[in-house]
Amino acid sequence: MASTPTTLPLCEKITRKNTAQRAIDVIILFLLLSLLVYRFLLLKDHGLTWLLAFLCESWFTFTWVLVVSIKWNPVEYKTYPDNLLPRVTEFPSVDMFVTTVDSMLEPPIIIINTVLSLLAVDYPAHKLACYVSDDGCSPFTFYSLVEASKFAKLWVPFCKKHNIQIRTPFKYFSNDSLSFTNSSWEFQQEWKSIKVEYEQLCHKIENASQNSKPCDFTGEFSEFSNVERNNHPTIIKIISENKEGLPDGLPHLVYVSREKRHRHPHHYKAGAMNVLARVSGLMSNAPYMLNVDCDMFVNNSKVVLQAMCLLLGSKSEKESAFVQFPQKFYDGLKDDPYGNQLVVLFEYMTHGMSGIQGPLYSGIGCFHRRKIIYRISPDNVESVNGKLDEDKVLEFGSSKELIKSAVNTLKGKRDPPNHLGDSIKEAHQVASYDYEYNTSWGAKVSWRYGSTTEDVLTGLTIHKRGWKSIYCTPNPPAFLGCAPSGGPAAMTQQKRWATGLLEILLSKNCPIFATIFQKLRFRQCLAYLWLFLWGIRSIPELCYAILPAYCIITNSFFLPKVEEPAFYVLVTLFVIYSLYTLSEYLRTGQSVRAWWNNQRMARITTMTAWFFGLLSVMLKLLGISEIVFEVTKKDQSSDSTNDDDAGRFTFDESPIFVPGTTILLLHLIAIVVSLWKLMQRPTHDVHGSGLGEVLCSVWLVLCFWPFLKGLFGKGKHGIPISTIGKSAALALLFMQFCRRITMG
Ligand SMILES: O=c1ccn([C@@H]2O[C@H](COP(=O)(O)OP(=O)(O)O[C@H]3O[C@H](CO)[C@@H](O)[C@H](O)[C@H]3O)[C@@H](O)[C@H]2O)c(=O)[nH]1
Ligand SMILES: [Mn+2]
Repeated sequence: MASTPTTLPLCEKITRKNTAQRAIDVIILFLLLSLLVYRFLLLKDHGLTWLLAFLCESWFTFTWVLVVSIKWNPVEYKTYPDNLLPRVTEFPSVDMFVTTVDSMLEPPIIIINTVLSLLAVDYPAHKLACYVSDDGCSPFTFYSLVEASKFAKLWVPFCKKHNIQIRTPFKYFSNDSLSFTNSSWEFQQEWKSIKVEYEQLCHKIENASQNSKPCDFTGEFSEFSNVERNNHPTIIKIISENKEGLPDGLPHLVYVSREKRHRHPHHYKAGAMNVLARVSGLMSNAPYMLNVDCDMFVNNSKVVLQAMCLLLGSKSEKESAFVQFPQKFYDGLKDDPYGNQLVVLFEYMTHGMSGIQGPLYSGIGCFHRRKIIYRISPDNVESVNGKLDEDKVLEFGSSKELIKSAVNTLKGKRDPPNHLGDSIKEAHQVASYDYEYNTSWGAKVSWRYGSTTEDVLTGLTIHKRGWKSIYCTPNPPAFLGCAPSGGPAAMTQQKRWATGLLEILLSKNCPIFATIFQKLRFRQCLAYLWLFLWGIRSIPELCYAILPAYCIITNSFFLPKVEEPAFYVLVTLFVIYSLYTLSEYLRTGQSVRAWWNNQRMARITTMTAWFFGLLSVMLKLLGISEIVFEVTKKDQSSDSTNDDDAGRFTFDESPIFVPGTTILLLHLIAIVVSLWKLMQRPTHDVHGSGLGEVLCSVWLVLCFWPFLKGLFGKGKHGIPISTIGKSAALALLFMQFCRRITMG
């Protein structure tokens, strides 16, 4: 797969063997279908509950078909970065983007650790530029970056000289297992002095954050006086520049806070990414772009080389529009209590997609080709030479310099070397709030607007033009970030995802159109559908979860009786599915507990967060409310992992916890009713609810166990009384409804 026959291979595509998994997938599908046939044949003899169960199970079967298709032929890539090293003179440049928005939710100490890890990657420094977008326009963030860049002058050479693996200082210095037994005296001295420097840096940042302002607003800071978060001019600061082009110097570091004005849409992260694309287009215009969230640090110092193996080493550019690394997390809570570490999802689903058209773009840890982000299609990569028509160029807005750089990008030409400062005036222009008016930014070019999951949308627009993408999973993992560590934050994140994904499904970017009219492959479309339907899935799940309680309370049934063979189809299905998912957790090195936590969180998330995602899209469609991007809080402290209560579910006043609490109350009532019935009439009633319904109720109570504990918990571990009140009211209303039905 080398680009020329004389060079060594850079990467290799390996098809994973998955015969056993396919077999089980098909067995599960077969069981689901037989259940549907059984339901269908008896549809006439039963009432509404039977029909509802049939519809829900049809939906579950449909979802399973999507899953089987996604996982059918998984593919992996192996990379050989060492084979790339002899070609060092050909290495292309890379612009690296970091986004931040709120110095409270995203503390500067986290941001600078990410930036330091990027500055220290193993790659010629003069080919790298790091741009930090600060949507919070915070002088603290800027101050911290300035201080960090001073520290970088010590840190980066230290890492490279001693080939340090972890290039994020907080992580490196928190490593207790570090021993000096085999290290030289010189190294030990250096280590100590760098550690002291890092501690001083932390102190400075800490002190600054305790003052109401980090500095006197003079000198470099004068532009920050009188700024309001959402109303301020553009601020662009070149914090450090590798003017001499030294390969072992430091990469450029640029701070960008785009202009914001009240009542002008700024499109959240996608807007920030587009400003970064333009500003970097003027300053360094690298053909490749890497982007990370402010909490996602580099954990594998060879990450750029890894990506280049795939970008330069794939058969043709068409195969590798972008290279996506998995989202992995550091200091994650033990056994994944919130089910948001996504290990199994990335391992099986994303490797599956790799065998179709490639992984989705998941917002971070992704290397893009700039020309593809600028909307070139695989068919006119060659023909673009020479005839770049006016229209295309006008799409980029009024900046002549930017158009020139975009033309160079599209033609694959290198820009003449430039001092960053030369383009600073133009950079201010392209970062202004009105630059995008009447251009294609966000609509046809670059990161797309209109969804809170701008990442998946942007990736889809690339796949639908016929490009493929590559998933890269090096060891050690390339990037590590923070997973939300609390009920409210985890739910908000899931809600945002469900909202954004559904927004795409219901827009003109729907993948079904893309398959019919464009070049999205059919099975890739199914993969996108699986994801985009998250919000809608909440409806059949909620419905199916209410059915057992309803049947028990009204003494009816929706599941086959123990005497019927169909009962055993259900039991087998349940057992096989549980063992199958369990094996996925064990194979990815996780515990049984983690499996259980994820099973239970899957139910909770679907019925609460995803349901709210669906509601917010509905409200948007009805024009009642706008969707906002709610930023996830990032914590760095690893102390929480030692805390006994760390994994215990936390709650807040948010209405998002109402449906979960209601479901729990309903099933508690249902269990009490069943016990009562058992005492009243121990004899078997063929028309009433049976064992199946009771088992379902018990199962749901187990799934909502964190909520049950929440009913009695205190403080953040307790469900607020107002939420319990609302849920109890809903549950009573439901009981009333059931009584009406039974009384006819
Ligand atoms: O107005 C905004 C809002 C957000 N951000 C940045 O966007 C990033 C993503 O926000 P975060 O709250 O960390 O999102 P996650 O919960 O991590 O969500 C994931 O899903 C998002 C889409 O919903 C993607 O954008 C993210 O990259 C991906 O990590 C962060 O760096 C923010 O600083 C901005 O720059 N400007
Ligand atoms: Mn994030």
